Amino acid sequence: MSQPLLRVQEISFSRQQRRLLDRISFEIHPGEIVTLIGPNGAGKTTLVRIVLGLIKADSGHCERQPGLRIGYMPQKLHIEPTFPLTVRGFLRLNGKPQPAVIDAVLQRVGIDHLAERRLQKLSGGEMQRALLARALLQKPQLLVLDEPVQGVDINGQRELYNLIRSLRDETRCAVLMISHDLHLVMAATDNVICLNQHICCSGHPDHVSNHPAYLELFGDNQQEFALYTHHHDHDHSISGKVVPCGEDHV
Ligand SMILES: Nc1ncnc2c1ncn2[C@@H]1O[C@H](COP(=O)(O)OP(=O)(O)OP(=O)(O)O)[C@@H](O)[C@H]1O
Repeated sequence: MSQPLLRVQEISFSRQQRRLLDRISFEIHPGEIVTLIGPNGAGKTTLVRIVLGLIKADSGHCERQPGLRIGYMPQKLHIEPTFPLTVRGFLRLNGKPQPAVIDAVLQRVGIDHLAERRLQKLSGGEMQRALLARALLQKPQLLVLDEPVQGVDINGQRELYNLIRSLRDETRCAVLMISHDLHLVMAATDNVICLNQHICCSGHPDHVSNHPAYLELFGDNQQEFALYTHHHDHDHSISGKVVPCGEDHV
């Protein structure tokens, strides 16, 4: 197997006497799509921020391949409603790329016709594509996407996941993304990491099952969706603490 682009080893992170991440380890290899799933507050964004080098883990290591180019698509971008910024202007903020480069990247994400549109006028899906375009300008070896389909309707979500996968196929960049959407993600990912402060389970989505512990985390309404198998030897209390199977969960 190729050398990993990113190797996360035994990372832990606490704030205000609360353990937000507990001994997290995983690797991402070139061309691999890895999806982080987990309930609200599970630590997904915190983990991504550590991977990006925006915050430092209390312990453990995050090794990036030297010179690794990362393109980051944040969960959302706050723009003042009256701030006069077009899509093109937004993409020029980062390193002033040539107009032809901007045109090519906008075309690739399917919003070249919106280059002169004000950012505030974009729909949810168009905004996500503008954010993706900005991430692609880095010519990333690793694309990090924090809930890339947020605010996008179901058809748009499918299209965006397809776009992400075809970008991966074309450029062989690796992708690390956070998602809440289980059924669409399952088709679009190579590896899933289920996080709830610690890694509850991880695996290839081919290993599909309706594991009771997984359903406990995500709810019965996900039962119809494709899930993956894992060996789960513990339960979670309401506060997210790990408890042995069968114990009182409060
Ligand atoms: N700097 C901080 N200080 C204290 N608590 C924090 C800090 N950063 C994050 N948290 C808490 O850590 C927990 C994990 O937050 P995080 O944003 O990583 O979760 P998440 O899995 O991305 O959640 P969501 O799915 O809701 O976006 C939350 O309870 C959050 O309030």
